[in-house]
Amino acid sequence: MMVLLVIVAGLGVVTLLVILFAPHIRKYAAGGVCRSPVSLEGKTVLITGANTGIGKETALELAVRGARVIMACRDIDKGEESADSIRASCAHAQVEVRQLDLADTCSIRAFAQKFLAEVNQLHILINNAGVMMCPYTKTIDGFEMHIGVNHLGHFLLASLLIGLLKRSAPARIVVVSSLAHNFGWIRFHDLHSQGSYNSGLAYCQSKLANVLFARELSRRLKDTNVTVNSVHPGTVNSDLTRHSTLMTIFFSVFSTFLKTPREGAQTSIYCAIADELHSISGKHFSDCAPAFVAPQGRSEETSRRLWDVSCEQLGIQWD
Ligand SMILES: NC(=O)c1ccc[n+]([C@@H]2O[C@H](COP(=O)([O-])OP(=O)(O)OC[C@H]3O[C@@H](n4cnc5c(N)ncnc54)[C@H](O)[C@@H]3O)[C@@H](O)[C@H]2O)c1
Repeated sequence: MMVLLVIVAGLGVVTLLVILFAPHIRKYAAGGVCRSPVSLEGKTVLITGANTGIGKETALELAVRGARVIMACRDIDKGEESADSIRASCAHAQVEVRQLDLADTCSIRAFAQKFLAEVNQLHILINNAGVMMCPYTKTIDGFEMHIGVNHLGHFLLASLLIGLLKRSAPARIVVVSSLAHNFGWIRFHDLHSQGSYNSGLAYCQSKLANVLFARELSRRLKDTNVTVNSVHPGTVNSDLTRHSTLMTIFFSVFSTFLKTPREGAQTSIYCAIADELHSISGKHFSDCAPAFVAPQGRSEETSRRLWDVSCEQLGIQWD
């Protein structure tokens, strides 16, 4: 009985403290803000997974700054709905929606072919789309969904658009990774989790792959005036948790402590536009500042090996 009373009193005190300090907690949770005054008139931006969450807020902010924003979305109707809501918030927004399913290499190739035929400049590519903790599923090409969408799909997309980015230089690539990369490692012996599957670890592996890809690509893009950096957006209250009931409950209960999608978009925006980053490449950012990268995310050997394996899996050559 006594123990129960102590627990109830404890919970009461914690609740009271959260209520009292809510404004401060919110301010802390919000993290860094991109304060760059840069205008994007005349610039073209491509954002994957731009119809929801961080991607949508990134699209809105870059459109407000005058860019032509191409929203690459799996579901064209949902993409158009989001584009309409961006146009409603910003009358001068130049947003357009194109269909792209990163879980299907044919869709990626068709997207790139049309894009290259119709768009003659690309200044900012934001690899934002992602899936988290989904049940074991394969992409159309037989890749495990996390590594397939979060890494291999974006790898193929970037390989097809890199020529255009180079021709449009100065250009930037932003790869939306996660703090979760700290808990991942690349399972070269079982990249697609055929031996054993854990949805959390599969997500972490794919986010580590994002960090390694950004580093290796930046090394290969030396002297091209195309930079590439990876980003941890923060813990953001978005639909990303849709596949995990536990995470959805956790995110709802602790929503006060989480970033809004708008706050979560700040570091992507910062890396895409900040003047001071014009020659910074191969780095990792969080809260609009350089961030820690786990040792496994700094390994040159792993990044080169992942590059080769990715080319092999996709059946492409990218030197
Ligand atoms: N929310 C967080 O706390 C958090 C933390 C760290 C990193 N991230 C990363 O931020 C990015 C954006 O996530 P979010 O939080 O905005 O979640 P979200 O679910 O709102 O956005 C993910 C987007 O990716 C798209 N997508 C998924 N599969 C796709 C496919 N096969 N083809 C094309 N698009 C596809 C979805 O339609 C959606 O628009 C993700 O890469 C995620 O890993 C999020």
